[in-house]
Amino acid sequence: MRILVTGTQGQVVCSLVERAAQMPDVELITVGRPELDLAKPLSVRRAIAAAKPDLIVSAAAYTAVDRAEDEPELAYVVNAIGAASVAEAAVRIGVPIIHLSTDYVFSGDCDRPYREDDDAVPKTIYGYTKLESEHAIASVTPQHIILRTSWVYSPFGANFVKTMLRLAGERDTVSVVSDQWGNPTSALDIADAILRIAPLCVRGNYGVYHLAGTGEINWSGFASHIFRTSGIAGGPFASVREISSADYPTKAKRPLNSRLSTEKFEKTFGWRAPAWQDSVDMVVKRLIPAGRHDEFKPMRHGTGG
Ligand SMILES: NC(=O)C1=CN([C@@H]2O[C@H](COP(=O)(O)OP(=O)(O)OC[C@H]3O[C@@H](n4cnc5c(N)ncnc54)[C@H](OP(=O)(O)O)[C@@H]3O)[C@@H](O)[C@H]2O)C=CC1
Ligand SMILES: Cc1cn([C@H]2C[C@H](O)[C@@H](COP(=O)(O)OP(=O)(O)O[C@H]3O[C@@H](C)C(=O)[C@@H](O)[C@H]3O)O2)c(=O)[nH]c1=O
Ligand SMILES: [Mg+2]
Repeated sequence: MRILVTGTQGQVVCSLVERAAQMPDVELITVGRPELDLAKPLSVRRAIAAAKPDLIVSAAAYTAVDRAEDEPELAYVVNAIGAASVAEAAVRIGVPIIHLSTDYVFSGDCDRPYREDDDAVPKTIYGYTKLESEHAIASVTPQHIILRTSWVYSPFGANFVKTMLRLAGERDTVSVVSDQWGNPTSALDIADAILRIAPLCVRGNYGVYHLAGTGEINWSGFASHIFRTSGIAGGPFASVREISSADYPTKAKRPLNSRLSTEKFEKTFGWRAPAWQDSVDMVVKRLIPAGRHDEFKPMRHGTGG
């Protein structure tokens, strides 16, 4: 099976490359800028037509949550119009699409984990543009699987785990919000799930699914776990000071409840992600090979332009 993934450096893309390398029957092609630029519909159509995949994984997106509040047009063009271009290109060659979306499509006002059919009312520009990406895909092709995931981290790209390990190398105490709850999800687990459902998706099962790490936590509990594992493995350690969202002002107001119910995915595909702690441990240990902490250098967070 030939799978085209949009983007080349993203967390999910790199995780798919790593996992697909273990699967002889999967040929994975990654295409990013400049050949495939979500802001340039013609480039998307050409790149996808040239690659002739059996399935498209739409993983590239504008993911800089705060910056999106300052450049909503660009976020919209890349996420919403870009997704429509990918879906149109998929229709032209007659193949299905697996599209990544986010917990931030929800307001966070609900007091239980969100289900797929709950009302999506985003509070941020990023969340709004991702919701629009879902609508764009669904209106262009019935052959779609939309995977909403959350709080993604991995050994690749920029993410919360890397940020925390860097901060632990710089200070004794890190202040982290404790009133936003969600499901940390390893991009490597997302890759495993996508590669598992790829053959099934070609045969149907279309629709929206939630896919996230098993178990819930808030950002400060997530940080504490990262520091504990790192400290035990000989990496940087810091104490966590729990603060509220009000004490950590950001341009984009994150949902207080980001938890996703993954029941539908588990029932349909017979797969559930590992406990979030186990997956975090795996990534933290990969990031701290003895004596090498250079992976934690400050990085541009998110993408988008
Ligand atoms: N990160 C997270 O916490 C979460 C992510 N998601 C969703 O999952 C998907 C994957 O996220 P993740 O892997 O973390 O993303 P990353 O931020 O790690 O990577 C984003 C990718 O998108 C590419 N990209 C950005 N703009 C364009 C453009 N105009 N044209 C082509 N490619 C572009 C980037 O390319 P380049 O390398 O060239 O910059 C990069 O490869 C996204 O759809 C995201 O919305 C959902 C929930 C949580
Ligand atoms: C760095 C830092 C962050 N925080 C807070 C800010 C925020 O509420 C939370 C997480 O910070 P981040 O900037 O990593 O989070 P954020 O960029 O909002 O992460 C989101 O990215 C997009 C792409 C998604 O789709 C979401 O699922 C989610 O993963 O932690 C602290 O409290 N202290 C800190 O030192
Ligand atoms: Mg961020």
